[in-house]
Amino acid sequence: MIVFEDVAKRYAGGYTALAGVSFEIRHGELVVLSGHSGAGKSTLLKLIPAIERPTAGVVRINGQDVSRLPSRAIPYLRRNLGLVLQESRLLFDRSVFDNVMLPLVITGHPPGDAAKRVAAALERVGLDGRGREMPAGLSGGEQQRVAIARAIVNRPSILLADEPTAHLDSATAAGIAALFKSFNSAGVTVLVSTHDATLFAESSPRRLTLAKGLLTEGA
Ligand SMILES: Nc1ncnc2c1ncn2[C@@H]1O[C@H](COP(=O)(O)OP(=O)(O)OP(=O)(O)O)[C@@H](O)[C@H]1O
Repeated sequence: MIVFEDVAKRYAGGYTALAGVSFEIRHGELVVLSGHSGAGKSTLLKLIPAIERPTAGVVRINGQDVSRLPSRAIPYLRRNLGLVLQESRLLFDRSVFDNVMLPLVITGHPPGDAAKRVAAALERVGLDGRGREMPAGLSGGEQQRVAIARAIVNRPSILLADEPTAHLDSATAAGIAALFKSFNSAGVTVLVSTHDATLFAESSPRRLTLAKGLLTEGA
């Protein structure tokens, strides 16, 4: 469950990216976050894993107030969240397998089970057998699939994605959207931002729409 209560975010320098934003996303929902460039979508998503902190209001994730979470507790919060960004942010000097393994190394997962999880995650995103390849040899869509495998390898209950199809052609983007839908069907709560109104359109998901930092639809 994701709860925002009257959340505001003002950046240093005084720019108000979010103002008085309140909504609830229940366990197992798929929600699309819409809004023009600069509307505050990335800021809203960054408040969930405590990459950014709100200036006012409360952000609650699975019952825990993360707005004022001490820094030492943040890794535990993030274990339960999968995060996919606009650019895949892969490590280009490591194999596909090692990129997906990274979160499990960080959390000290036993190596044998970790390898199995990586293989399962790659299969889940349609990249089985591609673990030994290097990211530079993959297409943009495939690189984004690696980033998605990396985000789900810890089996998070919540998957967050910030414009995950921004640099992809429409057919590839539709494939990525289908992947998010399949995770949602498997019980994962999914919050994905996009300014592409056609993405997910046929499944008419709940939409949260931001305009200049205000929630104008979907609360
Ligand atoms: N670290 C920061 N410091 C200062 N201002 C920021 C910072 N991050 C974002 N902003 C400003 O906050 C506003 C909202 O930005 P945000 O990235 O959340 O919007 P967005 O809807 O995700 O846009 P886009 O689709 O272009 O990524 C913008 O005006 C942006 O310039």
